[in-house]
Amino acid sequence: QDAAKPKLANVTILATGGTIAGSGATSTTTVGYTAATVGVQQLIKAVPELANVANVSGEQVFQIASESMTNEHWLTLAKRVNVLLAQNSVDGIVITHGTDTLEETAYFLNLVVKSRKPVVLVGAMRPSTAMSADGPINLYNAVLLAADPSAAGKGVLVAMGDQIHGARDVSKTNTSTPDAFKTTELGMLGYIQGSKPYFYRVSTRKHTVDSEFDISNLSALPQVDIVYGYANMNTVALDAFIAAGAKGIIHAGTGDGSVAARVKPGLVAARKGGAIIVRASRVGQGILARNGEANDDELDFVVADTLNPQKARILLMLALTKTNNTKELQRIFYNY
Ligand SMILES: NC(=O)C[C@H](N)C(=O)O
Repeated sequence: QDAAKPKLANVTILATGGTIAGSGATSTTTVGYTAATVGVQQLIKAVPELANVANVSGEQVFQIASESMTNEHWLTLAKRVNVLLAQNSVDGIVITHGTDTLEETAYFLNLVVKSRKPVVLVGAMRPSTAMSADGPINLYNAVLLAADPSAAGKGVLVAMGDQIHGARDVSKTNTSTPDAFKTTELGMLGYIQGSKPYFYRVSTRKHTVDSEFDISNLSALPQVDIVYGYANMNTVALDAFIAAGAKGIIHAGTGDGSVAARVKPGLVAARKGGAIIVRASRVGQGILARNGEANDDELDFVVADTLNPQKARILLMLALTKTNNTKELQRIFYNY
């Protein structure tokens, strides 16, 4: 070893499956491939350049397509991340993940990781066998980001397509193109160029070491479900979720979280029955105004602020482990 060279950071790659670990029949197979077939050691072996930016070790945590991710997977993964980051020998973590629910896992970890050390999620839109597969360069970028001190204390990060995104605000915005990950209006945090991360902004919202949520003693999360708003909306899904024991409902309403006249009585009844109702929007951008499209004070509803429905579900599940008080829950939605 060259004594003049700075010591490389120790980065652990936790592999969970997804298209980054997928394989197809031919080099032009970019749909209809099988996700989660390639193991973590193979992923590492495919990118020998990783050795230039970090001392990398790998662990296979799961091997699934991310549409099959569950609350239990999240609890297992988060506990493993916290155990590893508490060790002096681990400087950062990269999680390889399917892209479908990558933004959800990233936001969950953003709320429950108890460390300032970098945690970076990464996926791929093309399977490992495809021409111009995006997995190897994305993995390389994620590892160099997790190894870089500038990535510390910024919350959980997502490295996709030479860009750095924050867990709270990033979304998958395209079904299949390699540039699917965007932080549309609030903006990505930075770029990775020439093997270096460049940060330009950070989120103002609480995360990681400033978060009040602790999953270390949890083996399950409260049931929270999402009902989707649309013209001619059917009330059956809401009733079924409540009957199945939902403790919270995210109403992914139209526009500014508006509630159809035919749906409102069901939401009011669900709230009276003890379930927490969070108004969110299916639109994807913008603030959901309290007492705007519904009288939230009177109905005792909570609003999701700018969180999309799938992220509002995560925050409500964690918030419900602490309180059922709607004022407290609203404070939480305005702080995370
Ligand atoms: N691009 C992908 O990773 C999609 C895949 N269905 C997954 O989320 O696991």
